[in-house]
Amino acid sequence: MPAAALVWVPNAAGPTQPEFKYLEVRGTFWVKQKKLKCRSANAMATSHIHTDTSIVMNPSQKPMLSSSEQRVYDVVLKQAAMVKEKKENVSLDVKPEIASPSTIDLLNEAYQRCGEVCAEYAKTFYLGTLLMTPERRKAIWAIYVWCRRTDELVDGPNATHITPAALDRWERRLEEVFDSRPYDMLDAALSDTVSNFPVDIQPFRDMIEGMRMDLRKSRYMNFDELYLYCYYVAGTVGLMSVPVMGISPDSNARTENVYSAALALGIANQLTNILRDVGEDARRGRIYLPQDELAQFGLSDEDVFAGQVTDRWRAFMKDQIKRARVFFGAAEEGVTELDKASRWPVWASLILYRQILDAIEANDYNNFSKRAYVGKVKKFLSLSTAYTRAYLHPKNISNLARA
Ligand SMILES: CC(C)=CCC/C(C)=C/CC/C(C)=C/CC/C(C)=C/[C@@H]1[C@@H](COP(=O)(O)OP(=O)(O)O)[C@]1(C)CC/C=C(\C)CC/C=C(\C)CCC=C(C)C
Ligand SMILES: [Mn+2]
Repeated sequence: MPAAALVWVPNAAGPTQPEFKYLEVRGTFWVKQKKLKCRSANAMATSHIHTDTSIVMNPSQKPMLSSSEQRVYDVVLKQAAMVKEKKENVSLDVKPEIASPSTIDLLNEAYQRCGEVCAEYAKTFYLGTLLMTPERRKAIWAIYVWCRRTDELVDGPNATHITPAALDRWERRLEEVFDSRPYDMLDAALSDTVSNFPVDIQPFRDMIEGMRMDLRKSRYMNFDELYLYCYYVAGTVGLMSVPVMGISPDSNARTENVYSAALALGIANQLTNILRDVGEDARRGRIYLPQDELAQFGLSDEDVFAGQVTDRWRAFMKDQIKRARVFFGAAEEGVTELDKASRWPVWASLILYRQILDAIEANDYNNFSKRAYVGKVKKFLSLSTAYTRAYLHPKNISNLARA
């Protein structure tokens, strides 16, 4: 039976009653609608991964996943299958030694450059990668650089010249990377990475699709549409990274559940990004907030452009933040299943990003003109919390254990 996904149903009662109803879904089974209080939201997000309680058969046997979730979950299953297959065939996987010393030197230089880019853009994360094995660290740098370059196409200095045709060319270049015909040095590092680790091309393609979406769309009608966008630009990062970071040999978790958690971390991060940047995005004419949910709180695009923090806005924001926290909660389940050496950077990014939500609250939900950020002291404390969680906590019975 496929693992579950979480469908978010905002409370139609609107701002006066800010709780949410969740519709929890498992493949072709669906679960009764429940109304939850805030404190139980995390429990619900995680229970969807491993409990079977209150599942009822969908009489028509039609999958009840939202269209976006079903689409994304298929990618999760494909990536998980690829990892399992690699694990089973590991002893047969002998690579011919064809690289000449000069090729090896060039490749080392390429990885070195990827490390430098990573250190420049994401210092904390770069430090975390230093704890990984050299092979994994280099591979993560190469993936990081490809993601950064892809994002730069639509957000960088040349963004105004980027057309769908340019993104098509970038996708053809990606195919060449996977066919061992890299275009430049940085691509060569990624080519080497994808030949060493069981990384599927689909999440890479999907990230490019997210950039296409950004070119053609500046509104999201509902959470289903936004979920798909978040998967494209951020959930994909989780799916690309876990095959490299590795799942702990002690883990009893189902591979696809670890991938679902990785996906959840990407979604949580992107939702947080969106909530932090509402004002900045609005100044570019973009609103990455579900239109139907805005309407349920009596808000419109004009309110977002006006940028006034009203009670309606606070109520709306509280629910958006609650949802992002649900996804962080679901992601936490997976971090302990990762290879020990990979846990610290992941915990660190989870804790640091989640604190941006606290900072939005501390700014009294003014995300129009005040940037929510995590101060240096808090950042430092988070790094040590992450370290404790990653290495000093005894690993208890896995929450994602095989059914
Ligand atoms: C089991 C489990 C929980 C495993 C962990 C899986 C994992 C490593 C998940 C990573 C999640 C993550 C860091 C997602 C990135 C989210 C993100 C912020 C994406 C941004 C997209 C574009 O948005 P926008 O343009 O609105 O944002 P900016 O204003 O530009 O900031 C991105 C910027 C896309 C590009 C993404 C990257 C450059 C990050 C790539 C990162 C890696 C490959 C390494 C990830 C690993 C860790 C530990 C952070
Ligand atoms: Mn960006």
